[in-house]
Amino acid sequence: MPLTDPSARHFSDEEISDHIYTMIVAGNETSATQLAHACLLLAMHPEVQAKAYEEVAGLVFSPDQEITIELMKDLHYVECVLKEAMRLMPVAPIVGRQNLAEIMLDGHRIPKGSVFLFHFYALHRRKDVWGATADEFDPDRFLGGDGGERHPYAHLPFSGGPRGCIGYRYAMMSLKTLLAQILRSYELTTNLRYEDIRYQYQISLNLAFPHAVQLRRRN
Ligand code: HEM
Repeated sequence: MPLTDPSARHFSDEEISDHIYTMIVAGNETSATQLAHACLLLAMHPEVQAKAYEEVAGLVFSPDQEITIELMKDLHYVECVLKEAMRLMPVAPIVGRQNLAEIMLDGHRIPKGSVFLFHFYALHRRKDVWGATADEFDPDRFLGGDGGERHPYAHLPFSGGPRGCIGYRYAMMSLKTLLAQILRSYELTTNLRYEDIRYQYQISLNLAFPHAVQLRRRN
């Protein structure tokens, strides 16, 4: 097909291969680990899992039913579960930036070219932002939408601004689909306790031990 925009050009094979590689690297381990974190948190909190299961069971009638975009929009509580899992256990807990020009920040002069690390894990647990229960797993806090009173940058699992995650809509859709399918077919249990969670930082936020979650098939 001819290109209509004169400034447009075809990608070279190398560029296409680089983009595919970026999508695979940026999109796979992140989504898989974030889903595993969400499953572990649900296994540790059976009352939350029961509420999420109720929503899924009420919407999805047969195991073979396709999960469509319309159906996904009704998975409100499952979405809250994912947002809360991303708040407490953000798979990308720290990102780096470098300022292109000198800036003043909180009365401090920051010279051009400084490197910043933004600590989303710490931001997501600030009690002045999330309240006294900031360390607890409570998806209900997202029931009112993305925060209401909260600052729009209080919840940054996908970072923000022009270099935030390019795949966040796709990631949310795939995680919702997978979590709904898991919940529909299995009950999740674990012997691990929430207060015993320990992390290992490997650029992404991993557990210091395996995600020991048992799956029991539902009838
Ligand atoms: C739960 C899943 C995911 C999480 C938590 C996540 C998180 C993030 C974060 C925090 C960044 C910003 C990094 C930075 O500021 O330095 C980022 C960037 C990026 N993500 Fe994701 N991501 C996820 C899934 C995906 C998926 C599914 C794709 C692609 C299909 C993707 C593609 C990208 C790309 C290409 C960038 C770089 C954007 C740029 O530099 O302009 N991510 N992601």
